[in-house]
Amino acid sequence: MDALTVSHLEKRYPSFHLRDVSFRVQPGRIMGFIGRNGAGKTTTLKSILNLVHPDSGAVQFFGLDMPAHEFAIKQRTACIFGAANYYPQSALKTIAAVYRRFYPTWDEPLYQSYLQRFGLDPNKKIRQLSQGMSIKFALTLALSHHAELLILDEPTSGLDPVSRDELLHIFEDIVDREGASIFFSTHITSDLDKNADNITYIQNGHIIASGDKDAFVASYRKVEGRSEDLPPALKERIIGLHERKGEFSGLLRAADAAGANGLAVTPADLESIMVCTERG
Ligand SMILES: Nc1ncnc2c1ncn2[C@@H]1O[C@H](COP(=O)(O)OP(=O)(O)OP(=O)(O)O)[C@@H](O)[C@H]1O
Repeated sequence: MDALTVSHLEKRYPSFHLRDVSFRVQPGRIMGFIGRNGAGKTTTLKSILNLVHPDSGAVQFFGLDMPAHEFAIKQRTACIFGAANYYPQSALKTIAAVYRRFYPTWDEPLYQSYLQRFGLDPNKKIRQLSQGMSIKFALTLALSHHAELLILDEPTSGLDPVSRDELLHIFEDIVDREGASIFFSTHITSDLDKNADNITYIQNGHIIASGDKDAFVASYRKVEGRSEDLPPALKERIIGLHERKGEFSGLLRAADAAGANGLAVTPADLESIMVCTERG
């Protein structure tokens, strides 16, 4: 059974329309959610969680309909939208004492181990935390109740490279050890190159790809060379063509790469796919 199934979700704001959003997050998988600023990632995540009310569409967590089973779903799910900057005057231990009461599956030794791992002092107040530390505290809370699905909006932004790497290892550990699923948005595509199994790509409120990451990346090639060597028929097929000083670069669908004889054709990565796709 899918951890999350989203079908034909619609949400309309005066100047933005989330259109026919459908995708699924399979159990035990890490799904990355990518798209430009304003593409609709946060709106999608909030609509799924009923934090904003979608206009239409269906959302199921663990086979249970949302919002009919909202309470049961949220006990089995952990969400993070940015840093834990609520109640700035409260100590971390006070926030945790309130938070843990909502989750029968709260695991105090696990919570203590994450506090230690992230170097967080439970006696500190929220306002005394740096941006990165307050994200780590939000993660500590989210990771301590054995959630079956983690929904995280840009969890790695604001973390230093070492902490980011550590968090990605924690993600892998949770998925491998507990069979949980993780659905997280990010602009740091190299994080997804490292450990996402699946990818969902949203552009201007519409999902343009959702599925296996390796297959998605393998369906493109980077191509570059001298502009004079680029045959017109191939030029028409290049996605996100960039030309400067007689040289060009861009992206080709793998099926078109056979026609690129004499040009430098290399494997694509998520960043090059995103940049070239958005360039058009
Ligand atoms: N409450 C709201 N009322 C009106 N418009 C909104 C509201 N929330 C978001 N929007 C609009 O919806 C669009 C998508 O915003 P959203 O925050 O979902 O994008 P995003 O992909 O998460 O962007 P970013 O990567 O910058 O975080 C934007 O144009 C934004 O202005």
